[in-house]
Amino acid sequence: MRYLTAGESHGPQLTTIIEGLPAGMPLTEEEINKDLARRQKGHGRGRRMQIETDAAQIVGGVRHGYTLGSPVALVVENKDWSHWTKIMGQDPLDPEESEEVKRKITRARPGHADLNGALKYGHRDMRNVLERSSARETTVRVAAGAAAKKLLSLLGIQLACHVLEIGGVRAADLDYSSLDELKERTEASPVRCFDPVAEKQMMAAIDDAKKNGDSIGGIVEVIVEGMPAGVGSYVHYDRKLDSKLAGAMVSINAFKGVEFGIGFEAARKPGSEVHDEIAYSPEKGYYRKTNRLGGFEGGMTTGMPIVVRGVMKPIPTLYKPLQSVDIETKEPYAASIERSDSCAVPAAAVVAESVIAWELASAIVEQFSSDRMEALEAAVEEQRRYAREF
Ligand SMILES: Cc1cc2nc3c(=O)[nH]c(=O)nc-3n(C[C@H](O)[C@H](O)[C@H](O)COP(=O)(O)O)c2cc1C
Ligand SMILES: C=C(O[C@@H]1CC(C(=O)O)=C[C@@H](OP(=O)(O)O)[C@H]1O)C(=O)O
Repeated sequence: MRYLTAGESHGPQLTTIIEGLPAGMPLTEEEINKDLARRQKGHGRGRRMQIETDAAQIVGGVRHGYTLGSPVALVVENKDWSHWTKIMGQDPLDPEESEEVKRKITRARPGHADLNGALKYGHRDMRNVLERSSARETTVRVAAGAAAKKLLSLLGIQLACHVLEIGGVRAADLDYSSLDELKERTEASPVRCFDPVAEKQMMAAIDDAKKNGDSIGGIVEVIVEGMPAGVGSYVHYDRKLDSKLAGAMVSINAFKGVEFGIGFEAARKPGSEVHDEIAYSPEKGYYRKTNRLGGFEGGMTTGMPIVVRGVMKPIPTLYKPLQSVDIETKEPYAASIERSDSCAVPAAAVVAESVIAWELASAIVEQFSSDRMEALEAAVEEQRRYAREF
């Protein structure tokens, strides 16, 4: 499967075209919109989220509630566009326009794509960069991820995400009996955190950062249950599924690192405390006695839950601005800020869940018969039987 996205943060809309979903898969705007709403939430979000109520419109590839096998096209309107029609207009700029509309952004913001993007594409107005490099684009990545999640759920594969850490406050070790319970508890939390004590401390850390004109980052975790064993491959670098998940995670704006299972702790422990012993039972087939490696060996799924974490740096736009340089005057300046999120880790957890869902659904569609949803369901069930009896 593949998808492309288009659209600027303050342009009229965001668009995605998804190719490769099997025909006959049920898909509605309503289920996509649930995930779009989840992505908008979270303590620490800025004023833009009060303007937007993200809703996807399916404009191709679905008829009477089922995918057709043709590309699925989704659009999400930017409500904020109504305030930006001139600045973001597509017609050539009228020289008579006001100075405000003609004003170029020439001050590069540290931590953003502004300077590198301007340099790469030759833009003297860095709005041409920031409009597209903005994490507003993650809206349609979540829409594409919702379609992928639907496919996975029909195959008995479930995902959940949660916030593990914000601003150095770490949640207690996870303790849950089912992914549904984990989801219920984290959905109810303003920071998408399982641990009520840490939740309060995280919220206080966000408030403190905001008060001080600063921002904070954190760590999100995605857990996947029900993936059949043997998806992915060890035979070539670009077919390793764990590497695709890692790439997807770091492709999220502001994400800087990835861990699976015990992650970087593996560097500090002996092999006997890192590798997972293999066992067999007729009901479960092969399983691992522990899951320290987070569901992957040799670039393939082990059939154990996938546990993958992503690290988000603090939001780069600070009300207490960092020093930078104006590309016209080459003079130093300290930025003035209109609005920004102070922490978007809870929202980014939903983005992480979506991009991981996309990679897993793509791998499944690539590996098994996938023109028809029914055939795909049968193929995945057969893989489970085969692995159990192998
Ligand atoms: C959900 C989400 C919301 C974000 N909101 C903001 C924001 O309001 N202000 C900001 O400066 N950066 C925000 N970012 C981060 C920037 O988009 C990101 O740091 C920037 O595009 C540069 O990319 P890089 O950090 O991956 O190098 C957000 C990121 C995510 C995932
Ligand atoms: C719009 C979203 O996030 C935006 C991501 C973002 C950035 O620089 O990445 C900057 C802010 O944009 P604005 O300047 O319009 O307020 C955030 O609000 C969104 O998540 O939907």
